Amino acid sequence: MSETTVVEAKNLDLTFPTNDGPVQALKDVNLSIEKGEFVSFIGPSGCGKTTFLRVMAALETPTGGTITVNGVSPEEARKSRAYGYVFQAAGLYPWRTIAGNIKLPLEIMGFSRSERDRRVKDVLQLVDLEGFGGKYPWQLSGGMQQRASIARALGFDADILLMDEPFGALDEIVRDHLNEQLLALWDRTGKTIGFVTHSIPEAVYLSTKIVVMSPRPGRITDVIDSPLPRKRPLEIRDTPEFIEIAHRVREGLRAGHGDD
Ligand SMILES: Nc1ncnc2c1ncn2[C@@H]1O[C@H](COP(=O)(O)OP(=O)(O)OP(=O)(O)O)[C@@H](O)[C@H]1O
Repeated sequence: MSETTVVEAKNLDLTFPTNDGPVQALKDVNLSIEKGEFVSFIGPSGCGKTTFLRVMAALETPTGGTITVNGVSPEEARKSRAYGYVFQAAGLYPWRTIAGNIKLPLEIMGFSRSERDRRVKDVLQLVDLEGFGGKYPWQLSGGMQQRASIARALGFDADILLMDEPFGALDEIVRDHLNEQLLALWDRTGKTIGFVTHSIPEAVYLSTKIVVMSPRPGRITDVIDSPLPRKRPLEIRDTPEFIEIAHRVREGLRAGHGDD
């Protein structure tokens, strides 16, 4: 493990006890994530993508193996506010304005009023929502709500951003635009991002590392370190390099299905 290693998972297992017997959500997962990487997790429904993200965020406890985040346990990393979490649905409180939603975790963490205001202004600018702080969630489009939810996760300036299919419910044009914006934000802030998706083009476009997973039990079938440059216009999706990586992801997904 080097000094720049953010996540180190070794032989990670997680089995949920259920009424129908144990469900093994993760099996022998080994993965390291370096600082500043953009890592996508892709795989069919139920392969353990969300579970892995939740383990990183100390929302689930593994039943075997080890995991460190910033060199400490996920619980300790959470206490030191190492990460922000963006969920599938924006999850904004409808009775609070956008600024009010972003401020909520900051209030809980005890930031002063002036510091909260400063941070809200900064993060709204980061996600291109200046001027929308006073609006209510229902006054914003789905894509804008998702950006507000990202702003909320950025509010306490965590080094790691965990995103669970944040754009899954949006149409393709909006999604393309948000993907571009997210890459620009990642480039500007140097954050480490863990991102769950079902979309091969989204994973290839965004990531420096693509983790391909297979279901029953959730295992990693391939880890692809992307050769694409950091700065990526959307048109990069038409290049042979892009198509080749997408092909490898597809092969990995297919291989994972082989032993069904
Ligand atoms: N709290 C839980 N109790 C019991 N089983 C669970 C629990 N959470 C997840 N599982 C099971 O663990 C497996 C992995 O679930 P997980 O949500 O991580 O998959 P996923 O790859 O994120 O799926 P999706 O793409 O549909 O969101 C599934 O079989 C799921 O039913």
